[in-house]
Amino acid sequence: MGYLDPKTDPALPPPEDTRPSPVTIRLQAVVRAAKFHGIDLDPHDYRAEPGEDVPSVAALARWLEENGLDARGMRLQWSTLVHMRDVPPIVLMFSDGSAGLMVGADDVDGVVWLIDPFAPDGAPPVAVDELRMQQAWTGDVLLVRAHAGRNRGEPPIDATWLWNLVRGERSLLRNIILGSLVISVLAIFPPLIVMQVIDRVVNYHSMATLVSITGLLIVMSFYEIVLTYARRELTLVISTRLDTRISLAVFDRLLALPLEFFEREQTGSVIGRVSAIYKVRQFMTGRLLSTFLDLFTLVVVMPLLFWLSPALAWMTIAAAGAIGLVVVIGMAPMGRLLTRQINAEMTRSSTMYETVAGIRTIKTLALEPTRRHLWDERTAEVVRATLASGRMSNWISMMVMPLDMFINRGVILIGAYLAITSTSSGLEAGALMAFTMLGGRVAAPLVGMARLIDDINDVRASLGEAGSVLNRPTETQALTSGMRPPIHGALSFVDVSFTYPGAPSPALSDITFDVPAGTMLGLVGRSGSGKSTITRLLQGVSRSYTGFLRLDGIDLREINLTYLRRSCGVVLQDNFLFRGTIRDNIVAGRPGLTMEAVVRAARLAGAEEFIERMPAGYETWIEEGSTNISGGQRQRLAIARAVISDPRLMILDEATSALDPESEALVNANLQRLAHGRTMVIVSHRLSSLVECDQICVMDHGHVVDIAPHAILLERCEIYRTLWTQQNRNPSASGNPDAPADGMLTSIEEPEA
Ligand SMILES: Nc1ncnc2c1ncn2[C@@H]1O[C@H](COP(=O)(O)OP(=O)(O)OP(=O)(O)O)[C@@H](O)[C@H]1O
Repeated sequence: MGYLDPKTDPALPPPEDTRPSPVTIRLQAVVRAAKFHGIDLDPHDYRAEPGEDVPSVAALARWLEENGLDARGMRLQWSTLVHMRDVPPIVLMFSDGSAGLMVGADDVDGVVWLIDPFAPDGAPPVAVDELRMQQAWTGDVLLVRAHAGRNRGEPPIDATWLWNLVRGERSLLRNIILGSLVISVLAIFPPLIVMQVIDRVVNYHSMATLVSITGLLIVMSFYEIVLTYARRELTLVISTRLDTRISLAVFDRLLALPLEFFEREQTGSVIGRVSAIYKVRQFMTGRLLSTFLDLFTLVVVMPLLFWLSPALAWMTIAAAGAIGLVVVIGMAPMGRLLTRQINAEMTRSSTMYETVAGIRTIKTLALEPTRRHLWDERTAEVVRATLASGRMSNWISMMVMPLDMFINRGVILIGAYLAITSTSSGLEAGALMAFTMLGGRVAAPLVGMARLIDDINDVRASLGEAGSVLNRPTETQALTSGMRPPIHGALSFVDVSFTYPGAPSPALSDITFDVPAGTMLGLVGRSGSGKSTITRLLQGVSRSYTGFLRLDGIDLREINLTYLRRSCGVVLQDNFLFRGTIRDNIVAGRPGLTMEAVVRAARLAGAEEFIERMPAGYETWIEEGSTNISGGQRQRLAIARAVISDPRLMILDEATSALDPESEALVNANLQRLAHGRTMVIVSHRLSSLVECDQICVMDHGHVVDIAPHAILLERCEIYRTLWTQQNRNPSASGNPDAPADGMLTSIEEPEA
């Protein structure tokens, strides 16, 4: 095996423009390293950090971690690298922004073995010596490992998870703690100085002492101001960082939940429960951190209080202990009331979401009074629950207040009494003053701690709520692992049965049929016969079926879910268009698509003509709920969105059912063009849309009754013939059962010019 020539050898950075961009190579090297551990990544899924041109080692490590791998970026010397013999592939960062994949090292010969990230599997590695490596390598590496000893399930979002997040900010926290410690120490001096002023300056009229004390005070105040500023700044940084991490993790987890979950749960309740995590975030970056920092004051001030007057210090501690006791006793009932309050708020917010989402139906059916009544009831419950928990919290505060007052005011009176009556107490006016000033500093953190315990209940309840959504099984494993075979579109169902969770009877029973690649399959049957369920299985929405469902001979469950869904164009009866331009909606955020591709997709979907008639063309803004375009136009845009990535498999589930006959005819007219070179699965109630299909599968009660082309079914399938006759019963028809009814145009008509 020859040594590398950096000009021609592919394992070194790209010498020519014909190679992919350095960033693409770097991502591909990471993808290869992940693949070695059985994790399939798609470079398109990598999200660049803001302002990042070249993926950094840290960002890549985070991406790998998110996908269930252990990854660590570090800087190494050549001498270390060359000794790393039996290690999994290591990603080496090159100075041009690309990367290499090291698969071995030989310290005797002084070389490392690299492979080209784009080389086919089994391609031989090439040896690179130190001199050549130093020309390209930055010294940064990314070490990738499979998680040791645990499966790749995500950690649950709970207190430990949050704690680990905080621990990730160790160095910042250390600085904050150090700053707080110094501030706490500085804070004890003013009371001591006041003590000196009273005892020495005032009593002995010493001007010189006053001047030096003033100087000292000014210097210390300056340091305190600077340190407080720094601490606030660091706290701000840590808060925003944690905030960002929580937000990203929560959203990722939400997106990884299976579709089935969202179908079962109310949107409002899901959003309400997930939003509870933000209460936790607020707590962590607000009250928790500040109380934690106040603790330092406590640690520093307490010994000083004992030095000034042990008797008064014990009294202060006793009062503080009593505060703690009150709060602990109140914890359990308070927790129950808070859970009730959160539940009431969630139920109310789901009413709000449901009302806004269903406002058309509500207005059309004049259901406003019913909804208003429901809202009133839910609001009343929120009010009751909030009042109950607020009162309880108020009670606790009430019980705490006298103790707090005792610390702040009572102690000075007792101190004065001690100073007058007992000479052994040694308490002078200055010391008493200092004690009172410092005592106030003790009370604040103690009450803060008591409130903290109070908050912890709230936070625990919120965390539980968020966890009840976010800790459900996700599809992450299916989304990130699995095969990515080239797809041709041959489908095969063998004895596929499927029952929805909790349903009494199966939605599909022993389904067996084949769909050759590039052909059109129509699915017909009565409502509830299982047509949509078949399309759901094809998209990997439900994976708990029995039997075999194969795509090009590969079990569907073996295929990477993201890849499967990207390779599959789906158009439903009601498609959601996002707020944005027509072009944005057709591209739908997929990278690398050009305007030509958008126009081609629009043409294929029969949408080009109406888009061009619009004043702003492809830049026409689509409002929320796509209210400014017609249903037919929306469907054609949805089709364009589905075909833009040129999928080999397309699913149209009642895509034309809600359309008027003219729009339906337009869409159907393009079906043949659309179907060219792809497998189409078309669910339709209107049989006239399916006459051109290569096969039509007739379903009933989850069974396949028959599967054949239109003409044969018409002859031999009773259900099909009945459906056809029902739909084509028309006095003007000439008795020809093949003739479609008025308004039911066949799929071969061309669109209007
Ligand atoms: N998410 C679900 N949970 C439980 N049962 C479901 C779910 N979706 C569908 N079903 C049930 O599964 C069966 C098949 O439903 P499916 O939606 O596949 O029928 P379909 O033929 O597409 O009906 P339609 O033509 O009305 O859309 C029905 O009995 C239905 O009640």
